[in-house]
Amino acid sequence: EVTEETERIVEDAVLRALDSLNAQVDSSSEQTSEHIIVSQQANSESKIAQFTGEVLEEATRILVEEFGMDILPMANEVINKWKAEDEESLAETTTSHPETTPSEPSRRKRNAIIRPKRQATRRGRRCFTPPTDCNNRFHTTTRAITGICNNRQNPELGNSVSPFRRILGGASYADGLGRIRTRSVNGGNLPSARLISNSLHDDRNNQVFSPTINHLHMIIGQFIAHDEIFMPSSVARDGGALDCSACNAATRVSSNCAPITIPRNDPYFRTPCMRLTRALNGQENFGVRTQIDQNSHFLDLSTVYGSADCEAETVRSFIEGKLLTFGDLGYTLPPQNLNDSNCQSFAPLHCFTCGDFRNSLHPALIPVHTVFIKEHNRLAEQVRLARPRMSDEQIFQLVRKIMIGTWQHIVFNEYIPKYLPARTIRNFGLRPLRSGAHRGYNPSQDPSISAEYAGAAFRFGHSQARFDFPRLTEAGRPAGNFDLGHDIFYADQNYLAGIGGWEPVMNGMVRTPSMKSDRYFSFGIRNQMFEIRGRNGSGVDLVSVNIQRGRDMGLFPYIKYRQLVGLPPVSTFSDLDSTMSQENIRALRNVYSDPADIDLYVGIMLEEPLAGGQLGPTASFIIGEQFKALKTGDRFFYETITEGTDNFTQEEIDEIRNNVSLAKLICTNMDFAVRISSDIFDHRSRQVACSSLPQINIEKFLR
Ligand code: HEM
Ligand SMILES: [Ca+2]
Repeated sequence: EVTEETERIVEDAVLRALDSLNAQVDSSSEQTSEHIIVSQQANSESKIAQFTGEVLEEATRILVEEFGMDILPMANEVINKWKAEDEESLAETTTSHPETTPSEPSRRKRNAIIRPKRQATRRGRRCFTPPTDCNNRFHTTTRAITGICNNRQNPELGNSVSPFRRILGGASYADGLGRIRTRSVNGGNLPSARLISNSLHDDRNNQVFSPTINHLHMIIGQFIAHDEIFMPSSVARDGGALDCSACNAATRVSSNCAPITIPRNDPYFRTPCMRLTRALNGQENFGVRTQIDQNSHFLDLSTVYGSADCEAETVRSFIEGKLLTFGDLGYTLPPQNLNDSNCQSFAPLHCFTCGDFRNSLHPALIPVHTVFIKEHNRLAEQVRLARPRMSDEQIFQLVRKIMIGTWQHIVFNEYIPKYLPARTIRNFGLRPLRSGAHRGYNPSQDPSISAEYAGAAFRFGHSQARFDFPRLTEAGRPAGNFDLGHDIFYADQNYLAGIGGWEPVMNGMVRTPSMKSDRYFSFGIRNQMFEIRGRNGSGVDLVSVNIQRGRDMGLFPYIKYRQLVGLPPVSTFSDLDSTMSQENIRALRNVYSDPADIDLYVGIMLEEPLAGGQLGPTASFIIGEQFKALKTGDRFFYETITEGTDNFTQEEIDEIRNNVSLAKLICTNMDFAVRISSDIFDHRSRQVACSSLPQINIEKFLR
């Protein structure tokens, strides 16, 4: 039971939090001359989440200072009470009982910490479906764009703009709440993320390639990441971008700045600090800082269809179920985005509009986006011809469902087995069935993306990325490279009609190796993220960002996660030798003063790969566990048949399982590829005729 006294204490803390936030300095970059690329831009819904999150964060600090941590559960009871009263008064608005509605000032305090439900609009349109009856016809037949109601008992699990899950439950912050860890367990300072990157992760321009895995595997990994995760950056009070470049930005600009110290004599950067904006805090309770995922967490092609209803509208033509494209150059591209605030190339070389905002982060993403758009439109055309009376909406939803099934099959059947060891795949039940259907949908499985997967483990793919992206003609002859570091958020490479547009880029990724997934990262990744052409050092180091991001998110140090995989506890550096080479242990000793300080990302990238896989035990576990959650916690998973949901029929599942392959998907949608690799993620693969590969038959899906 919540006493009036507790309620008053909480109200008071919220009021003081509001005052203190209003008094804080916080200026957006619009006021500075520098243009900053923000790839992780918060949408309107996330900005609302940040406001309530920050009031709660500050109020938590106030409460804890005065009453200690033990007050928090009681304070959260107050929130629950207010939420319940809120819903009651909403239900009663028709009858209107003025005496039960809280007074105006009291309502202000409540509104400040209870996030308004799904009402954000952009350009006057609704962006997020408000909560409805999850058992209605729509949620029986159709996967919502946002992912809402996928879980009927807990409709917001895994939907867009919802929190990450934490594998170990808690978080690791300096004050137990939200302040970034800066101290070693020995009391000194933790090494700066850039210092770590320089001493452990520099490949010194000696790219070591994977003997078996091609660069396409890298880009499909990124496409998976962009489907599952979009962790927005904090914004300034006025909603604009924060400029967190200065070393003192955390005090002078915003407490949401966490710039990284650059060591003197840095091999590339000449400034004393590297900018980093903290991930947006969307905590919904008194307690620990909580990062949110702005995308639908599910594997549902958010990259193609978007994660908010208004975003989904921007990619559709609303004619015959098709998606928008740009075809002025004689080949297909996604529609142009005429005002992409991040785009560095100038008109007419516009960046593009796709389901995911980061589609033009570098030029090799567009070929993948385009293949999926073309396949959608190809299938939509077949449906239209077979069923001329179907509406735009009916065609769109049917094709979208098939496309998502296709994508999930590719991820589980082709992408995962290339780098996770067979044992991990078996332990987590990730292998697609050869026949029948998956009956294991589990509504108590939380499908949400874990903070550890988003902030560390699944970023392993940054190690696979080459600095050079070789282009190849259809015959496999070199057609020039592009350089990753010069092309971050530049779209020009996709406008080279003379050499066939994006097709030579796709061909290059199929036929050339990726870098090995190890502790070494290419020059572009380590020095030139978001660099403006001609201005050396104007970008950031993605490896440093990953390390600092882990601290920002409150991930525990590496050694804590080893217990998940049953590895022995670590108290000295030499205890690491069950999973790391002597050379890597020596390298760690040079930069960390204690093994208990090793950042999760660093530890993962220095583990020896498991037999039959590309990653060590800790990363394999975190990733395997995530894909299990995305499989068994997705009511619409393509292999699943579960009561009360219009899943694929057995025949339809068989059609996908027997006839879908990434190779066929790619070569069907390229003019170039008459022949294609039989093993699509192996650059040495035998080439086979595209026409010899099975093709999905749309007739099987027309009831
Ligand atoms: C050339 C290739 C790539 C580039 C330039 C790139 C760039 C980036 C950047 C700039 C971020 C934001 C970092 C932050 O602020 O915290 C990011 C996040 C991330 N990347 Fe990559 N990436 C690439 C490839 C990949 C690959 C291959 C994978 C996985 C196999 C991957 C997985 C992730 C994940 C999981 C995140 C976190 C997403 C989020 O916070 O929203 N990336 N990447
Ligand atoms: Ca998604």
